[in-house]
Amino acid sequence: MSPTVADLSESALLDIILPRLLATASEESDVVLVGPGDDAAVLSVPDSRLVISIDTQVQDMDFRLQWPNGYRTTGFNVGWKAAAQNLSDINAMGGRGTSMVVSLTLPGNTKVSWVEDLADGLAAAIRELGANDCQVVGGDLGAGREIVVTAAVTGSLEGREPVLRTGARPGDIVALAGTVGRAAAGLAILESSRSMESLGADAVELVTNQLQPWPPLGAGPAAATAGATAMLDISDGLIRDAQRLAAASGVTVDFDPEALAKLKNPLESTGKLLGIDPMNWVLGGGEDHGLLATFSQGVDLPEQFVVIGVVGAGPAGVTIDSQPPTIFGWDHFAG
Ligand SMILES: Nc1ncnc2c1ncn2[C@@H]1O[C@H](COP(=O)(O)OP(=O)(O)O)[C@@H](O)[C@H]1O
Ligand SMILES: Cc1ncc(C[n+]2csc(CCOP(=O)(O)OP(=O)(O)O)c2C)c(N)n1
Ligand SMILES: [Mg+2]
Repeated sequence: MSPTVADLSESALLDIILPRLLATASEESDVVLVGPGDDAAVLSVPDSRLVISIDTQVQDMDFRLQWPNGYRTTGFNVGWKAAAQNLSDINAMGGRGTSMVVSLTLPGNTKVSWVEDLADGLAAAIRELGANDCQVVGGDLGAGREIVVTAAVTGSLEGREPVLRTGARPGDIVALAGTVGRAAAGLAILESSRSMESLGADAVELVTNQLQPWPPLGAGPAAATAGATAMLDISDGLIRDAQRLAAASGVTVDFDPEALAKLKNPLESTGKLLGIDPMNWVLGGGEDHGLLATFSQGVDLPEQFVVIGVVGAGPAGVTIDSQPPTIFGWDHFAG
């Protein structure tokens, strides 16, 4: 039998995880003054302002160890997603990640190899998503009845102003960086009876988008530099998150149906496979962690963004071709 975390002491488990997380460490960092190993980390903040955010994944709420289609979530998947969803919130402010702390709650029967994988996934996401200045500087370990992974991240604005949800103005264009609907399509596959082996390459990629989302890091700072008036990342679905931006700015966000249809096209075949209209995923699916941003008309749009709508004077809310939407998105408590 492969060892479980109950076979190890806390410090023995730490000795296994820490070197893997420290794969994110860089000798030249001017941010991390004291890294893992003491009671707390110490960071320098060259910009004088710190961006900070936190996100949690809970077993059976945010991932399943085994899905209805038979797929077993790896530690790598969960570690990757923890880093990605946290770095996305920094991206959405126009910042770049600088440090991360990670808290792991693990049942005693969790395999040590699964936790090693988790540490590897976390470090891989930080590196591969391009958060080159971000290091894991600490965390916490504890036992519990189910797996809970919480990461908190700090970021730097590198001298730029943060891009808030409040600044959209009538006449602005509405633009998207990254994808929408892909993680939700992947979730629908995982929750179906279609085994991974039965899927084509396109559908497998959608499952990967759910398990290991790819937020367009870099697009946030680029949007800030280009003068984005408002921005947020899409974690709970295009409509729901656009409603947040619209409410914060006191404007109407009106989506262009032709642009939405283009976003739906790559999801058509999986929609057919599962008997689901893929527009549900485009409008209501969260977890791709793309960016929704508004810009003044005539601005030089950063290359990662495509225009998908316009900002109107109000009332505050979201419309599609001036009509109210019928699909809303994810809410932890309302379902
Ligand atoms: N338990 C909490 N205590 C204080 N603030 C919270 C709590 N949960 C969420 N918030 C704040 O509410 C806002 C919306 O949260 P959330 O929907 O999780 O943001 P996001 O979708 O960007 O991750 C954020 O500014 C977040 O910091
Ligand atoms: C088992 C399972 N059920 C449902 C979902 C779908 N889901 C879980 S959380 C979420 C929304 C985004 O997560 P959240 O923690 O609210 O991110 P935040 O908005 O705080 O960035 C979605 C669509 C999932 N990933 N796994
Ligand atoms: Mg966010």
